[in-house]
Amino acid sequence: MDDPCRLYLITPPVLPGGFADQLAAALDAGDVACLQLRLKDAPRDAVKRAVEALRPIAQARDVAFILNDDAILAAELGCDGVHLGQQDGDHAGARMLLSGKILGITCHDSRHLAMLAGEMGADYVAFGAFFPTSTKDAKFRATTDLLEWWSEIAEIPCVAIGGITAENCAPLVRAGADFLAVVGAVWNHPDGPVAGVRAMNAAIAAAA
Ligand SMILES: Cc1ncc(COP(=O)(O)OP(=O)(O)O)c(N)n1
Ligand SMILES: Cc1ncsc1CCOP(=O)(O)O
Ligand SMILES: [Mg+2]
Repeated sequence: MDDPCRLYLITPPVLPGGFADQLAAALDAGDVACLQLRLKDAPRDAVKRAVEALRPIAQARDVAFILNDDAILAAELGCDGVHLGQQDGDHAGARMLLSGKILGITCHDSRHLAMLAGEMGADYVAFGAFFPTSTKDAKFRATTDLLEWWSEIAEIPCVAIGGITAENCAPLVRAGADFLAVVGAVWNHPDGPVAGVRAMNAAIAAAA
């Protein structure tokens, strides 16, 4: 049997006060495979402080701590890996710097980019956006045939991202997504992040 699909949680773009406690409660609410720190407009110092505060919370719970965009900082600060987009620098250099750590690469809706990422040694490829999202101005739209194709031809795990919620995720799980990456479905859940993690895990289990 294939490994079950798992939740990949990404932080909100700006961390609210008391975020560390909210994060701990969210990670204790159900299965979370990875936490990605994604602070798009924060200066390097602020990202560094956030890594120092949040990395131990994730790692103490066996949740892989992934930094967005910055392979050098990820290596310097003991993160478990980095997520890089197509404009986020030298993927091959990051692969060497973070040997033995997790390297994830954004592949949008592109089979070609996914093949390149796989050949380069990525630990996962990310496809999206699957649904409309207000978290990012997403320029690409992916569809489930991409997940089916990738699961058929590749051993490397794939992540689905973009507008994913407990209500719409079932087709992605059934198409072979190994991880569902979410921001809003957890942090903007009407009943709070604990309810968001529970709802996502219940939906993943029901779809499998
Ligand atoms: C798991 C995951 N998938 C895709 C992205 C998007 O990365 P990128 O294209 O570099 O865009 P930004 O997140 O940097 O705005 C991601 N962060 N995580
Ligand atoms: C970072 C990113 N990359 C493509 S869509 C997206 C945003 C995901 O956030 P949400 O789960 O709130 O749609
Ligand atoms: Mg990026």
